[in-house]
Amino acid sequence: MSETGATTQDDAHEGGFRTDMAINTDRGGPRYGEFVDAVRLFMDRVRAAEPSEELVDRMIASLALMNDELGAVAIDEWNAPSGTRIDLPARGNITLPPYEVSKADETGVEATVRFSRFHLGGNNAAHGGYIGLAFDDLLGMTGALSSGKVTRTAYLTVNYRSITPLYRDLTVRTGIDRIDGRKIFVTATMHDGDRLCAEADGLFVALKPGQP
Ligand SMILES: CC(C)(COP(=O)(O)OP(=O)(O)OC[C@H]1O[C@@H](n2cnc3c(N)ncnc32)[C@H](O)[C@@H]1OP(=O)(O)O)[C@@H](O)C(=O)NCCC(=O)NCCSC(=O)Cc1ccccc1
Repeated sequence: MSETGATTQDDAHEGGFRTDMAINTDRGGPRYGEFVDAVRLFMDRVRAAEPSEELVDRMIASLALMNDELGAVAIDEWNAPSGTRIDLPARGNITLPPYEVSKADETGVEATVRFSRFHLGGNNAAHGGYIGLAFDDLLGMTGALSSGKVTRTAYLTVNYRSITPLYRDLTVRTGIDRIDGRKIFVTATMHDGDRLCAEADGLFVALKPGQP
């Protein structure tokens, strides 16, 4: 059994970045979003803390218990609530910075993203990698909505125009530049109020059936 809950045999990719993910907003129960928020707060606190040796000892013991409990209920990526709870910010996926989508159609997506201490790059500004991550995920959504297919990033260019602050609701807007067969050329901006923090352009390629 791997960390994904799949057996070693199942780990061989059977092909297809699946569109038939078993979306079910009941998985993890009604408090799953609260659980994700608590984990996010924990990651912020870890990033900010200067723990004593004794506190580190206690944390290791507490985490070992939690890791055992969660390890016992690990399942495959297609069914785990993390990433499939579309009722929650960023689909309940702690890998992503938390965002909430206010508009999503074949022309583009509008969302609010909020970075916190966990996403710190330096001097109170967000890490550029997390800004790219937010763009990649929301542009992946844009590619999928515009094509009706699963897409993968072929390239993503990010231009950092001004400091991206933590603890502010930032607006991300994505759009389609042009579509050429399987190629979907997309653009995105991230604003703090009226100020442009970052912008991106990318190519997302619609996958062929069975393509990984
Ligand atoms: C699938 C593909 C991107 C393309 O391969 P194939 O299917 O074999 O197709 P082919 O190579 O024939 O190209 C088709 C057309 O495209 C063109 N073109 C291609 N590349 C470039 C380029 N760089 N630059 C410019 N053009 C390029 C190419 O010339 C051709 O043009 P043509 O038709 O002659 O005019 C493959 O390279 C791959 O898997 N890469 C790794 C992707 C990966 O791991 N990404 C990260 C993880 S995904 C993620 O995180 C996002 C996400 C987030 C959330 C939710 C969902 C998603």
